[in-house]
Amino acid sequence: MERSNLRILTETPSLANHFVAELRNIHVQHDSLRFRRNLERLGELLAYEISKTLPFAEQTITTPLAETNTMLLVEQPVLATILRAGLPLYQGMLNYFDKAYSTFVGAYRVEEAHTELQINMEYLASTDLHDKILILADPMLATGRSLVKAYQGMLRHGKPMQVHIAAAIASPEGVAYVQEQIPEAIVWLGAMDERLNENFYIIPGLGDAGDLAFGPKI
Ligand SMILES: O=P(O)(O)OC[C@H]1O[C@H](OP(=O)(O)OP(=O)(O)O)[C@H](O)[C@@H]1O
Ligand SMILES: O=c1cc[nH]c(=O)[nH]1
Ligand SMILES: [Mg+2]
Repeated sequence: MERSNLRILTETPSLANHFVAELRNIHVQHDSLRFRRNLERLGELLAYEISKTLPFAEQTITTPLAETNTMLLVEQPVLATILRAGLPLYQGMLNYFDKAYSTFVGAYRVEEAHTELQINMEYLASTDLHDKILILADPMLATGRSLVKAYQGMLRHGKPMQVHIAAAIASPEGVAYVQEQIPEAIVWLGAMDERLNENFYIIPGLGDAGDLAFGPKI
């Protein structure tokens, strides 16, 4: 795993630690409204941290009393996410990058213990990605297969100039796979966990993010 393009919010004590702790806590995470809202709050913090690395330029603003100069984003990024579980994290990012265009990917893991994980990708609706700053948000970076498959599909809609991948919780194996497949990406995490289990779930992790946010899939 390469550390130079990796940023982990909970390595520094901040409110991010509280949001991740509540997401994981079995006594809190059953409150689905709070679970979604904590993913959204983490998305807001990740968006703020990413914004510090984006291009800004000085612009003049007119107040009712005078003119003043300030640094503003040169362009909004494109925000992309993977349905379902990505929605609350994405919404937090959209709260801050409030004029961003969006790309949606429908994908889910077909989980069979001890065998190679399959990702079904059945839907992709994208804005033009050519030369854009792309932020791809998905709360759980487990094996990294969903993110890489989504990104490869998105490349049909243009090659971004810059790629940021944002997740609430990741495994070291998943981050290494994403870095190998998308070496140009900067990876932003709420937390880095220990490992994957035999069902490719993150340990300690938080369980199934999509089910906790939206209910069990049948
Ligand atoms: O890194 P990976 O091993 O690919 O796993 C991560 C994926 O798993 C979850 O989605 P899931 O397949 O559970 O679909 P859901 O959002 O419908 O719950 C999660 O939101 C990621 O998209
Ligand atoms: O730990 C995991 C892995 C994939 N998807 C989840 O929601 N949790
Ligand atoms: Mg799920």
